[in-house]
Amino acid sequence: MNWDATDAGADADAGADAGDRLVGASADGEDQAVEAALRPKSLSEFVGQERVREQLDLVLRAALARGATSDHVLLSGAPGLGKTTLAMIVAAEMGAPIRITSGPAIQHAGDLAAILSSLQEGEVLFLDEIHRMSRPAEEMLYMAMEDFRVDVIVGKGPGATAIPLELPPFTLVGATTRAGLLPPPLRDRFGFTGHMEFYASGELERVLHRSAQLLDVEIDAEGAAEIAGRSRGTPRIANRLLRRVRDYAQVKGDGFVNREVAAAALGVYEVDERGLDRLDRAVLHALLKLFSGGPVGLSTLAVAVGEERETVEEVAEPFLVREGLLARTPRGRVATPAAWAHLGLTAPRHAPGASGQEGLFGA
Ligand SMILES: Nc1ncnc2c1ncn2[C@@H]1O[C@H](COP(=O)(O)OP(=O)(O)OP(=O)(O)O)[C@@H](O)[C@H]1O
Repeated sequence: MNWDATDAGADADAGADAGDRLVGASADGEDQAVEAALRPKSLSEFVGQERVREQLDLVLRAALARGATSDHVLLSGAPGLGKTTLAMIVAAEMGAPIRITSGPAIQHAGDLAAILSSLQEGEVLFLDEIHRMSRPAEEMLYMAMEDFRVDVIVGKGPGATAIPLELPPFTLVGATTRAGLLPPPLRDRFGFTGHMEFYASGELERVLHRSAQLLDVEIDAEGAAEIAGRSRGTPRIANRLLRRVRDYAQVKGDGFVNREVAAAALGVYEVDERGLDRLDRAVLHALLKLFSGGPVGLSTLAVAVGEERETVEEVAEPFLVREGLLARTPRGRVATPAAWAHLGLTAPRHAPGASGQEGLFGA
């Protein structure tokens, strides 16, 4: 039985997110097209993440005052929380161009050397999913970050020679959903590390009002609150839900989004008041109704909902754990008291979720 404490914060990390999920945190094609238009362009426009914003502001302003390039910046946090947006803001605030690439795109050290050697002085290099870079490229990056220099290897075998290549000073902004996977020598070379948290509902409401204005959608405070509550703490999901609600408002109403319209629209898409979708609820339902709240093994639970084990573990569970609806215990998956309440069911007296049985949620 697999019950390791996977980082519940890294909700559906790369690859595991079922692409067609309205509440999936990874970007789909439509998101990518719209997101460029919705991205805040300056630190002052960027909503929430107060601590990261304030610290980054100091780092950038100090660099500007010294007339130097900024220290390298590492941003960690779940998908859709604004890491790419912040990287673009770093470049904008420094008045510098930005080059965007990602760890999986750099498989050979030569790929990285080509990018680094073509950077302009002061340019920001954004390296998304930096934890997925190949080892040789990673090692080349150490020297580039520290000394603005790389050794380009020419030839093969015993005759190979290293030709040192000077680089212009640049700022690396690395992004990762898994800071823990970064080797310490790489982590240590960043002058500033910002950890992005999930957003509070009030912050998502501000994101929604801002996006609604840019998308020309009329929305009131309660409409925004209704969408925010279902957005799983993630601006990307909030913006996506807003677009679906807008469609509904246009087709079924006069385009105006209030609480009723938002709730009805998201009801059609089976996203409930807490942001659970059909799959999340199916998992909870099986756990409660078929297994009296558990403990039950992951594979059994997956069979019960007709999904792959990985889908349940990586797509549905992280959010259920984060929401305190499901616990991974040494004996298997267990529903919490909140799970029974959320589905409007009463826990049998000896179920782990029944009152007085909370002590079962150990480990
Ligand atoms: N703080 C914020 N204020 C306003 N909008 C935001 C904020 N953070 C993110 N967004 C919006 O959410 C969307 C997703 O953000 P972004 O692409 O920066 O996330 P990410 O963390 O880089 O995701 P990934 O890890 O998948 O690359 C963008 O459209 C952006 O406009």
